[in-house]
Amino acid sequence: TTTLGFQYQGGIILAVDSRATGGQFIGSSTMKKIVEINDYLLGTLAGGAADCVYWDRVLARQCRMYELRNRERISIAAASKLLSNMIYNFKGMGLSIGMMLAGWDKRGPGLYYVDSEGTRTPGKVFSVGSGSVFAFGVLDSGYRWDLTDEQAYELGRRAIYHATHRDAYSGGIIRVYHMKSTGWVHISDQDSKDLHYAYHADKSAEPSTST
Ligand SMILES: C#CCCCC(=O)N[C@@H](Cc1ccccc1)C(=O)N[C@@H](CC(C)C)B(O)O
Repeated sequence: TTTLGFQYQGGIILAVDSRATGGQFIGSSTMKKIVEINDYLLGTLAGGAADCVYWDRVLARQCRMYELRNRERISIAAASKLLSNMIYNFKGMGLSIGMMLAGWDKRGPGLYYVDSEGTRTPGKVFSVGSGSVFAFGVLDSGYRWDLTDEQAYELGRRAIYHATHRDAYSGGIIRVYHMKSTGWVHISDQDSKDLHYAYHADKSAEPSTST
């Protein structure tokens, strides 16, 4: 898996791949690794598929219960603390979860990283998963606070693309979401194979016939 999230002048960008692996086998090429918790809260999944999907659903239920009890949406800080505290109870018992929570609340945009070791931290730029080393190479070299929306989408896409190219455990569809003050917007889903020519300047647009 390769997932990334970053804050910039236009809000927050999340970008992920869609590959799930079991050993050396590909179990899925269409995994949804950006989960829509509500209209103002998104999560990204990395690590154990069952662990991530299960605890995301528990978190989504807790967020909804909070809304019903308090008649307002939960803050990003509080949602990330709920998740962190829930999985901390299982520390050392084998959970494998590396999630980002991105949202917009009364304090404005919020981006948190939460993992099954017990880390919970706000930040401006994160990349999580086996391909994160490759994504950081592109992300850190291209990141600026004042990127335009289009430049931000392209940076997220390009960083995930290069990770899918180099990391065997990343691949499939590159999904990009944009979190704004009005909630999230799904920007694009693109097969990483379709982006190959666009990001390899030395290759022609046509599929190469040479061996
Ligand atoms: C398909 C299928 C079975 C999924 C098994 C399964 O959890 N695979 C994991 C890798 C892993 C992790 C810990 C133990 C073993 C295998 C996986 O693909 N994780 C990706 C993200 C999730 C949300 C899809 B990524 O982090 O690579």
